[in-house]
Amino acid sequence: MWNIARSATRSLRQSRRFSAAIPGPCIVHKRGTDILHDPWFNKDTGFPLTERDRLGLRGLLPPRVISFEQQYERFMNSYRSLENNTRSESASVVSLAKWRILNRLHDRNETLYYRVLIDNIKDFAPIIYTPTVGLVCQNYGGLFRRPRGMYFSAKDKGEMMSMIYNWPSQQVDMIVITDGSRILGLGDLGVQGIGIPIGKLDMYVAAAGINPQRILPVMLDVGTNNQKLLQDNLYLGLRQPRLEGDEYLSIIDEFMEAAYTRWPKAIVQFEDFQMKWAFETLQRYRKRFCMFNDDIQGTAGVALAGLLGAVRAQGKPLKDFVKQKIVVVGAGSAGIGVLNMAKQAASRMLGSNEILESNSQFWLLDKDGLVTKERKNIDPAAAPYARVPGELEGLGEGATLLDVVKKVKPHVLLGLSGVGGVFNEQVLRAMQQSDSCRPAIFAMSNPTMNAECTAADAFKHAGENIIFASGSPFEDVPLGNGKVGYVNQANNMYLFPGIGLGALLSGARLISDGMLQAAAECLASYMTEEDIAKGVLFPSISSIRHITTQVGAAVVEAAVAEELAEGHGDVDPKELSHMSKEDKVDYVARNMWYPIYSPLVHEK
Ligand SMILES: NC(=O)c1ccc[n+]([C@@H]2O[C@H](COP(=O)([O-])OP(=O)(O)OC[C@H]3O[C@@H](n4cnc5c(N)ncnc54)[C@H](O)[C@@H]3O)[C@@H](O)[C@H]2O)c1
Ligand SMILES: O=C(O)C[C@H](O)C(=O)O
Ligand SMILES: [Mg+2]
Repeated sequence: MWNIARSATRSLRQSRRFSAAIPGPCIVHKRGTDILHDPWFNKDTGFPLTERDRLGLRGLLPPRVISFEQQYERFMNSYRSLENNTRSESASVVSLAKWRILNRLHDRNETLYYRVLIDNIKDFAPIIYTPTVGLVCQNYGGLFRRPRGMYFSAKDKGEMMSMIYNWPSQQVDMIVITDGSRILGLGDLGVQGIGIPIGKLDMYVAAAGINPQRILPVMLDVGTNNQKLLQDNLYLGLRQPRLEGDEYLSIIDEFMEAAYTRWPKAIVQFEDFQMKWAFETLQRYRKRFCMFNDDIQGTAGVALAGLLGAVRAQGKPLKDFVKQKIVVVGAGSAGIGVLNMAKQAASRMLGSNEILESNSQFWLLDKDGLVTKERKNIDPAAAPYARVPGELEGLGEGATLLDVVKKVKPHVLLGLSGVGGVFNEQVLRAMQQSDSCRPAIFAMSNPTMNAECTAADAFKHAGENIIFASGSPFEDVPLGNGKVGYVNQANNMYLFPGIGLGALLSGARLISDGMLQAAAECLASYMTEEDIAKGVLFPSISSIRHITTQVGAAVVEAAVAEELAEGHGDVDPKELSHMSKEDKVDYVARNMWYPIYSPLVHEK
C-alpha cells in the first residue's frame, strides 16, 4: 500500500510561500474594460497603479487601490452579513442566497473566488457542491445569468470539431461532461445539469489545484425525458425526447473526437450519466482516451476505502474484509461500481478469483427488492451479484430490505439508491442485530433529502457504536454524556480530484484499474488507527488539498509502474520513473495552482 508522506504539507506551504513571493507574470491579450470584464484576469480595485497605466485601466476604476487581503475581508464580511440577515428564512432560500453571492464573485473575479473557496472549503463545499448544487440545477432556468462552460446539443451534429475552437482557452487540462440524465438523486434534469460539471470542476481547482483557465464544464444536450421541463416554455435546453441508441452515441463520439483533437492531453471525467450510458461510454472510451466515470469508478474507490476502514474499526485485520457481509441497496452505476471494486479487492486479498465465484459476501437490492437468479430481464452488470433464491430461509426473489437485513445480519449496509429514507426506523433497528461489533451504515445518496437515512436517525435507531457515513454532509450527532456520533462524508470528492490530477501530471495514456486501485488504497491508508477507532474513516474536507496531493502522487506512481505515463510539460517519462515516492508527492504539490494576483503583461 502507498505509504503516506506527510511532508507534502511542507511542500505545499513552501510552494505557496514561493509563489506568493515571486508570482509569475500572466500574459493577457486584451486591455481596458475587456480585462475588467474578464473574471480570469480581473482584480477589481486591486489593480496596482502601474498596472492600471500599462493596461489602459486608468480612470476606469476608483482611485484607491485595495489589497487582496482587504478584498477578501470585504467579501467574507458580506457573506457573514448575509448569514445573519437570512436567519429566519428557510434552509433552501439561505443556501440559494449563499450560492448567488459566491456565483457573483465567480463571475467577476476568479482569483478572489478560488481563494475564498480554498480557505473556507468546509463551509463553501456544501454550497458549490452537494447538496446546494442539486437545488441550483433544479432552479437553473431562474438562476441563469451568464453561461459557463460549453453546450453541445443534438442540433450541433457535424459542427463540433469547429465549435470546440470557440472555447477561449488555448490549453484545457480537465473536462467534466454530463448529459444531465441522472443528476445526483434528482433524475433527468436535461440541460440544467450543467451545474454538476461546474461544481465538480470547482472542486478540481480547490482540491487538486487545477488552473481554472484550463478547465471546461460541458453539457451534451441530447434532449430530456423530463415531462415538466419539456412543457416549460422557459426551459433552456432542447425540447425533444432524449436521443437513444446509435444516434445518442454518435453525438458523444463526435464530442470526444473534437475535444481530443484540440486538446490531446486533456482528461475527461464523465459525470451523472444514467446507468446504461455510464457503463457503455466507459467501455467504449476508456482504452482510447484518458477518461473515467466518476460515479462508477470514483465512488467505488471512496466506498472501498470506507469498507476497509469499517474492518479496521472492528479491530480486525484488513484481510477479514473478505468475511464481511455487505448489503448494497441500489443496483445502478454507483452501486455496481462499488461491488465490482470490492470484489476485485477481495480477490486480491484471497489471491484467487475462484473462491469468490459465488460472491457470497455481497447482497444486492434494487427498486424491486433482493436481486436473485430468478430476476427477469436482469441487467448484465447486476447478474454476477444475483443470489440463489432461498439460500437463506425466506429470502426469495424481491425480498424486502427489512427481511434481508434481519436474515443476513450484515456488517455493512450501504445505500446508493437515490431514495431518501429507505433505511427507515425498522431497517435501522434491525442493524442492531448485525454480526459486527461496529456495524457500518453508509447512506451515500445525494443530495441530503435523497440520503437513505439521516445521521441522527442512524445513531438513534441503530445504536451509538455504529460507524456512519453519508454522501452529503450532516452535522455530528450529540449522543448525550458529552459523546458525539461522528459523521463521515463518503463522497467521491475525496478521489476524483486526485485521479484527474495524477493522470494529468503523469501524462497517462489512459486511466487503468491499477491507477484507480492505487487512489483508493491511498485514501484507505490515510487515516490513523486512532482516527479509525473513533469512527473517523475519511479526512476532514478542510485537508482536501493534502489528501488530493497524496492521491495524485499515488496515481502518478501507478501510471509509471504500468508504463502508461508519457510525461507532462517538460517532465518526460524517464524523469518520472526516476522520482522516488516522496519526489512524486513534491512534484504533484509543486504543480498545483494557487490563487494569487499575478502581474499582467499585455501582448498583442
Ligand atoms: N456519495 C457519493 O460519492 C455518490 C457517488 C455516486 C452516486 N451517488 C448517489 O447514488 C445515487 C444513485 O446513483 P446511481 O448513478 O447508481 O443511480 P442509478 O439511477 O444508476 O441507480 C439507482 C438504483 O437504485 C435502485 N433503487 C431505486 N429505488 C430503490 C429502492 N426503493 N430500494 C432499493 N433500490 C432502489 C434502482 O433500481 C437502481 O438500481 C444517487 O443519489 C447519487 O447521487 C453518490
Ligand atoms: O456529486 C456528488 O456529490 C457525488 C456523486 O458524483 C453523485 O452523483 O452524487
Ligand atoms: Mg455524480
